[in-house]
Amino acid sequence: MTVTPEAPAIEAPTSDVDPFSHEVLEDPMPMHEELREAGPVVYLRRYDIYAVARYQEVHAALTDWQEFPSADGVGLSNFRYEKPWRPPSLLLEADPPRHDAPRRVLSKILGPRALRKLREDWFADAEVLVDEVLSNGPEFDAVESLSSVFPLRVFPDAVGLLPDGRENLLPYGDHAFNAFGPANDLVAKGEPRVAELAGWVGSRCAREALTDDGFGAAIWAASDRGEITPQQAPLVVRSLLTAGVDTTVHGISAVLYGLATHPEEWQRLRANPALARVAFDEAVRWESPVQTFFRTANRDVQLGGTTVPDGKKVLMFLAAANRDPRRWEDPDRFDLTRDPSGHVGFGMGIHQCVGQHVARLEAEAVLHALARRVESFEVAGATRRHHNNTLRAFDSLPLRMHLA
Ligand code: HEM
Ligand SMILES: C=Cc1ccc(C(=O)O)cc1
Repeated sequence: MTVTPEAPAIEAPTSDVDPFSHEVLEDPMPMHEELREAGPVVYLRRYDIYAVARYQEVHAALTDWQEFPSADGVGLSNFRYEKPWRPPSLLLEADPPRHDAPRRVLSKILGPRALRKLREDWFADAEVLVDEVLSNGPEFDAVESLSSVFPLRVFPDAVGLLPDGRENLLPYGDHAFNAFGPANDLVAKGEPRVAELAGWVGSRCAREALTDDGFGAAIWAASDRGEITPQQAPLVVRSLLTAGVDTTVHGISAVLYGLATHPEEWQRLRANPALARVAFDEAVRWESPVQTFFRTANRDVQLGGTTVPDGKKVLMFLAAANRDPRRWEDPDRFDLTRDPSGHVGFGMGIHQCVGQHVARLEAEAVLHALARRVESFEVAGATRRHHNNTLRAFDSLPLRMHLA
């Protein structure tokens, strides 16, 4: 291992923590604190990887794609030595120049301007859903009735999926996000259905399986224009189906949880519904529905004073960075008066979430519909976490609403 003489590598502190154990997945905060305080880079002996939990080093690894590329996989599995469980994503698991064209195509299709025509429909759909939910009484499970319903009502239609089989989307995404972690019980849980689910998702990416007016059709049209190839088009559609469902389900749960546990913030939002967008970004910072991603050192790379050897994985704790007191004032507080911009809950740099405007619009629609009807609300019983190697999520979030 060659170390540049002027920067003697600091031996990284070592930790035996298992970030993917059920104990940690239930409540990762103590581990985040431990890793932030241990140093800028911590060697995790259990997996022979290097962890970064402070904002500065997470931001550095996210934005330095040359030293920390994605093409060797953004999970624990190193594609240099291991076969990916599915053909690599042309965005998430690609670096420039291969990453460039698919990213340019999706940026245009999912950009704020392109979404303007969806805004009216999604706001109306959210009003209908919220009316339905509230008509059944003031108490309900927000996961079952709202956050796992609304995205599945609007997003598959926006992609242009045909009606049947949409119940496959959540379990497929759940497995994909588990698969970024180690081959533990969570991955094993998904194995029996992987072939069936991956087969179904793959079949939905074919041109003939898509309506002629959605994001999917727009991706195929980009291949007609030669912006991407026809061989790339289905994989770009697959990116939407993998990244676009579970994330927004858990993102909406996160913002509802933040507002339910901070009633004064709900009053602030009700008084100024335009705060819905800030509320969602603050929730993505505070809860970080996507907790982690990996990168792979492209050579012996200096990070936080430590040399990360060529080929080693770097685990970026986005959630820990989003609550790093070195970057955020009173980081554990869900606060709509804060400016959450700069959070790494959507990543940062060339891979920063290309679907973030879709996610924001979904959350905004739900929050606007609630703000008109609900004076206040609170958690109405025991919440239950949904464990996933990458996602921070609820299986149950019982809420009690007090109508305006
Ligand atoms: C709360 C909701 C969401 C969260 C927290 C989230 C989070 C993220 C993060 C952290 C990344 C960066 C990955 C990396 O740096 O390796 C990312 C990338 C990506 N996201 Fe999202 N996402 C969300 C919603 C969506 C939606 C709705 C879509 C599709 C419509 C989407 C599509 C993608 C794609 C395609 C990438 C890869 C971009 C690239 O590599 O250039 N995401 N997302
Ligand atoms: C943020 C998660 C994510 C998952 C999968 C993909 C993809 O399959 O391209 C992109 C982003």
